[in-house]
Amino acid sequence: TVSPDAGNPYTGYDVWLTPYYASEVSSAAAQMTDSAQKAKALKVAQIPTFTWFDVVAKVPILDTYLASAKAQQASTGRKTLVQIVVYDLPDRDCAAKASNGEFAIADGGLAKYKNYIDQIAATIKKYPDIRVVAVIEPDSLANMVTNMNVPKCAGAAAAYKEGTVYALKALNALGVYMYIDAGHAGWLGWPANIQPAATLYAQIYNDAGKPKYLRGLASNVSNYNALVAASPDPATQGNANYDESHYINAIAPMLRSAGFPAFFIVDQGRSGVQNIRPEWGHWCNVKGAGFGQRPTGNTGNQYIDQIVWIKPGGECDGTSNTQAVRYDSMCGVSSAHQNAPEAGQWFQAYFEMLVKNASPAL
Ligand SMILES: O=[N+]([O-])c1ccc(O[C@@H]2O[C@H](CO)[C@@H](O[C@@H]3O[C@H](CO)[C@@H](O[C@@H]4O[C@H](CO)[C@@H](O)[C@H](O)[C@H]4O)[C@H](O)[C@H]3O)[C@H](O)[C@H]2O)cc1
Ligand SMILES: [Mg+2]
Repeated sequence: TVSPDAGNPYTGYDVWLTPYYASEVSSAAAQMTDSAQKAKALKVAQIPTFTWFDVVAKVPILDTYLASAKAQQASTGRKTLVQIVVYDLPDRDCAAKASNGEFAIADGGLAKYKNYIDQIAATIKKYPDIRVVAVIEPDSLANMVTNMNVPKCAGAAAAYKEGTVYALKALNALGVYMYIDAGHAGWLGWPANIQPAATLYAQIYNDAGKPKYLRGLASNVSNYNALVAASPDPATQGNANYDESHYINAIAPMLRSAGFPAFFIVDQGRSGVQNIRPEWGHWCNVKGAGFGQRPTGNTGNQYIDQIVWIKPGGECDGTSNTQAVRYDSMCGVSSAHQNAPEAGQWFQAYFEMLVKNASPAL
């Protein structure tokens, strides 16, 4: 049976604009000399993105964000929601290096993760009248589908699942609308991966007790795929699910037959330009990318609640410094923009490229 879910969280809500990204963009625009590009850049400061809680030290800022959203809701009289990313599992990013996190399983990382979740929950609990939409743990379960041959991923499997279920239950109790990360068409959309993926996500849904507020899955987080591609990118050769809409339309029925009535949000923040990489597996600071279609509830797809910008364009995917501890060779491939700072840090040249290549144009 399909349990009644809580519905599309975006319907009837304004999306709160995080000042964190707006200030990054404003200072980026201040560095730009071309007046036309500068003007375009400033428009990005008005586009809502998700705030990533990638270290536990950032959690207190959530309190100020929810207070700000509460003030906005009071002054506008319009219901307002805040978008966050929960992203701090121990042994994080187990198949790569660029986004390795602060917690290690071997060093009490799972307990530290539960405390991180408890801190987020305690903060959200203080603002019962502000809606929160949370993307849960980019890349983690997707790695459980395709990378159990990677020792660090195999070793992290139990902690990833226990940590995820813990987060789902804690946040569901507060009415936080959640979308678990589901990789993208070029990851779990492949024929060999899509059914195992559906099986895993449905298992997690059941293990978490079919949470009412677990609305579904988030796709294309920090990737570059089109929602609807005009024609298949050559890199997608062999995969009928050559864009996010094909991937979602294919996996949604599989999830339902496994008892998970999942809906979706899709990251389009860096999807403005296609055919920019020789291999679909290239994910790090891909050159030629552009800001994609703007966030909207007008998705054109029955399974998609909202088109969103989850990865804030301009924040780096990973360092290109081969001497760095977190250097991942994928950030050195032909498609990867060089002179890249550490993951999450501001990458000015890349931001200016995204502005220039934006489609629709800014
Ligand atoms: O035609 N065939 O016969 C055939 C046979 C086998 C095939 O195998 C598939 O090939 C795919 C690549 O095409 C692989 O997908 C890549 O997997 C990587 C992780 O391993 C992902 O990387 C993550 O990306 C995140 C951002 O998205 C980063 O945040 C994160 O740090 C980073 O780790 C890439 O996106 C994703 O594109 C599949 O696993 C693999 O099963 C494919 C075809
Ligand atoms: Mg990443």
